[in-house]
Amino acid sequence: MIRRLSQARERGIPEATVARLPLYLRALNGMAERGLATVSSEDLAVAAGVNSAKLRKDLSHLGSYGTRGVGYDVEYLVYQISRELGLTQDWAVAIVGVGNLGRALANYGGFVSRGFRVAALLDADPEVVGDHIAGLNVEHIDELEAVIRRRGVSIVVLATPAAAAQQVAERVIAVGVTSILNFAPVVLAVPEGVDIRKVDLSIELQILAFHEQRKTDRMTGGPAMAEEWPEAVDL
Ligand SMILES: NC(=O)c1ccc[n+]([C@@H]2O[C@H](COP(=O)([O-])OP(=O)(O)OC[C@H]3O[C@@H](n4cnc5c(N)ncnc54)[C@H](O)[C@@H]3O)[C@@H](O)[C@H]2O)c1
Repeated sequence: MIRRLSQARERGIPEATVARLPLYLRALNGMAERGLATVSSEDLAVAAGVNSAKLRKDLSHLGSYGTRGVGYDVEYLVYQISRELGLTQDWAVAIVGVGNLGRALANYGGFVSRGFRVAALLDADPEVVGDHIAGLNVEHIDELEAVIRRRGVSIVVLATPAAAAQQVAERVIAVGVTSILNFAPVVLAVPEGVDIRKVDLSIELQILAFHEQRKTDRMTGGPAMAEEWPEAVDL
């Protein structure tokens, strides 16, 4: 059975809040590991890199307001956020495209502790099919639909070349998957109701390069100084 993610959306929690919940969760998990029982909104905001008014508003959507003078109960907040994100259940993930990136993702142990189980690896290359990676055999892409159904895959990670991504996406959507994490450098056309998250490290690097250039220009008095470039977009 394929299960749907995103309880948060169904409960009307803003998408921007949903995007920040994993930041709070990561900070809280670190605090729980250090044995912290409670945390103030200010300390949690600093640890998550968010402003504290925004954090309080975000957590109020979960019905969590903390206790005046005490703050939030770390363990309970971990539970509340995990439940909201659907992480209190186990999600089966399939990785399609088992090249450099797909292999690295398959070997990454951190997914399991966060509630994501890599349940299938699929590739089109007969040289790759049959490889044993992280306890799984790579299966042929022809088996895609059957594997998704059999293992109850809810999330598909696309790590194929760009040219193959749209076609793979259409196949997984046709079999009922509505959550795709796309690493391929292509914009996927998908029907309404399908959630696509895109990871593109080169875009992140380009944004850093932009800021780096502005810092350098500021030091040298170059052309990108904010005062001399009033119409500059503030990222
Ligand atoms: N988002 C990012 O930050 C980021 C970073 C690195 C790579 N990438 C992208 O991720 C993708 C994978 O990169 P890589 O370095 O692992 O490439 P790679 O060539 O090593 O691996 C791609 C794999 O996909 C398989 N494949 C090709 N067509 C397929 C299909 N129709 N069905 C299933 N498998 C198929 C190939 O056999 C190969 O094993 C590329 O699109 C690359 O541009 C993105």
